[in-house]
Amino acid sequence: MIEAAKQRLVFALDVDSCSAAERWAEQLHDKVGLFKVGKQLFTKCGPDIVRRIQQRGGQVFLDLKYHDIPNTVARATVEACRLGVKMVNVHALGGPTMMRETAAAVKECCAAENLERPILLAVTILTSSDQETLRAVGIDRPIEEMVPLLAKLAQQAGLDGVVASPREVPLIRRACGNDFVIVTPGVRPAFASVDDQKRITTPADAIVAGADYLVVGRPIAKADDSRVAATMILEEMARALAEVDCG
Ligand SMILES: O=C(O)c1cc(=O)[nH]c(=O)n1[C@@H]1O[C@H](COP(=O)(O)O)[C@@H](O)[C@H]1O
Repeated sequence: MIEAAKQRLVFALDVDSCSAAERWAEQLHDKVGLFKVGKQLFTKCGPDIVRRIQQRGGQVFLDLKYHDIPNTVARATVEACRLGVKMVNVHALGGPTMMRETAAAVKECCAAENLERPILLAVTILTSSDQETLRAVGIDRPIEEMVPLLAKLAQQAGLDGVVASPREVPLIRRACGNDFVIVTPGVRPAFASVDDQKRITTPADAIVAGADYLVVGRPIAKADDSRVAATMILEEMARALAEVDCG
């Protein structure tokens, strides 16, 4: 079960240099299935960092959360495919047309250029947002309604899955079924601080709820011993996977 847990664990490379990212990729290569390259690292190092991680045998989740007009997002996502990333995301709030055009462009480009199609995800409502955050931007509907609504739109547009809080996994499963990929940040083991996350659960609860992948950054990066922290998270996930298997 540890190997199955490893395949589902994504480490957030939220660092400010290529050398730091490469050190993490080295240190955690046997503990995580994917390395997430986000806005900070990508802005600092550019696409080269994706290639460097891949050269070390690491799979990459390119987390740039594209949110723009349909043509721009579709073209940017096609470039992500050409980098050979395993996962890439857009914001569901960009709307159905944006998501549909992006899914179609990805499919067409990957077929024409014989590329492996990445898992195309839509971010629903950020895990750092609560109801008050939504109200401040004029959204009055409950988060518990917004998340499955956005997930369903993403599915209808041809995307493979969503990024959401582990708290909303059961709602998404009900709306979109078991084959839809659910990636959950906002994961906090008992030993870690909450930081700026608002809608969190433990790794075990995320697995039991039915999450496919767990994204974890600071609970590993800021731990006194990061390899020990990663091992503890993997063991917790493995126990939960065994529980789900038995149930
Ligand atoms: O798309 C994401 O990965 C993402 C979506 C979301 O709703 N919340 C969220 O925290 N993330 C990312 O997941 C990572 C979580 O990091 P930690 O809070 O340090 O575990 C960060 O890199 C965020 O950018």
